[in-house]
Amino acid sequence: MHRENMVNFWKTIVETMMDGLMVVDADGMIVSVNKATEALTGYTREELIGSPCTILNCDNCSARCGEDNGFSCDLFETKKVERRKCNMKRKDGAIVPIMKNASALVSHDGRLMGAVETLMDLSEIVERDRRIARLSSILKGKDRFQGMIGKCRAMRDVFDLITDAAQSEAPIIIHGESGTGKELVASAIHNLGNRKFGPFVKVNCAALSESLLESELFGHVKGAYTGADKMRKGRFEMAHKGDIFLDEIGDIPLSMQVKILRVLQEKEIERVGDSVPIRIDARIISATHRDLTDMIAKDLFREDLFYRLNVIPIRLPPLRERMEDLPLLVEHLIEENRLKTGKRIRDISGEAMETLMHYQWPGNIRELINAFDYAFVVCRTQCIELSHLPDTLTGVEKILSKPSPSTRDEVTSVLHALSRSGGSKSEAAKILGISRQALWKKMAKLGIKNNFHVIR
Ligand SMILES: Nc1ncnc2c1ncn2[C@@H]1O[C@H](COP(=O)(O)OP(=O)(O)OP(=O)(O)O)[C@@H](O)[C@H]1O
Repeated sequence: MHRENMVNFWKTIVETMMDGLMVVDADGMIVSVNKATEALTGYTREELIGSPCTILNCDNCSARCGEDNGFSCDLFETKKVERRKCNMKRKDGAIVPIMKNASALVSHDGRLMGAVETLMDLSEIVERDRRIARLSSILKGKDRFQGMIGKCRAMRDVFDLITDAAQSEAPIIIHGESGTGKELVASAIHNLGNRKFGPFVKVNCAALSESLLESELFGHVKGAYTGADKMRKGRFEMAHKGDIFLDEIGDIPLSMQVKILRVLQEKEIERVGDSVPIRIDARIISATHRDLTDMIAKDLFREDLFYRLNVIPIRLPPLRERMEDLPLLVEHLIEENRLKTGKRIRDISGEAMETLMHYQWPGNIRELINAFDYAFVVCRTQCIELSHLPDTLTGVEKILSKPSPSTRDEVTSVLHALSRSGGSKSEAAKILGISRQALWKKMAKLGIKNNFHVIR
């Protein structure tokens, strides 16, 4: 075929393609686009050519044009980007989900000349996925969503917000008291989002000391400190292409807050003991039971970090604010425990149900789950009665076989703290004003098991 004809055929093919096609030079400047790119971005060819590729504001794209640092883009390091999903901002401000494939263009003598990218519009697919998620939650029953039970207005709003937030790359923060289901929400966001095939890495920020938290999050190099006998990747690196869930973010010390702020701003980390920046591609989902605005007022939490994390806030209501869901949760817990234990318990008495409805549930759903675990241990009939509920709910004392009064007081106070904390040992230890280790020792001494049934 004649060479000139070939060139013309290629031009026709490029202009007929449904996907956007864009060529950039080694500085990230757009040098050529096809018709579909104009339709997809809302910019004309003249507006695009000569502009930096960052004009498209792709949220999952690491291309940057720094005034002083020049242009940088991970594509030029990896030479290839495959099936990268991101949200692009059109000229009219509308956000369009797209999928990018790109290859670096390298000359025969190895010089980097630029890159060619295809941009595929995913709007229809994303909309269809959302519809499927909504329909499947309707089919499974309006009162269940990704392992969460609830049919009150507030919970249905939360389920809708989770569905929409999951599609975004922006940081998400889940606010809610202990035991309200923050971790369940975080994993639902991961499972419904574009990063579901990537890792879901969880870090409990409250459980680690400052220095451990730093090396846990950022990793360390060999010899970074005594005992660091080999290099270790941090959780941010492990979450590459996935989501990182920073639980109890309100409990991190101020010095660590600065470091996390830097990750959000720069999308880079440095391993402890090293100064080589490592690019991070992980969406941040955080959660806290603390009132961060109050902590900001007390100079305990950085305001700039708060605004970076609080882009999509999700507030989980405490159980006492959604008591209309309690019968549904009770029904579910009876069914679940019946299958788990093989006991023939099928019902709960009116009196016991009344007690549950009047209780304040400081430990929320976790405390409710614990109450039913307890009831299933002590109940020997087919119906859970008031006497089968834990003391903290009924205000009745029924504990050890002939314990001394002081032991009995100790057991009561430990059980009370555990019940208030919904089973969380660190919270219970705080309530009692003792360390977590001291609480474990006390529980062992008094015969209180991890799930706080008395075993004497
Ligand atoms: N809506 C719900 N329906 C059914 N089970 C739930 C619901 N919400 C939470 N749970 C259950 O309650 C327990 C506590 O949930 P989860 O650990 O997600 O709470 P949390 O808010 O992260 O608690 P904490 O702040 O103490 O870590 C889990 O066993 C979870 O499966």
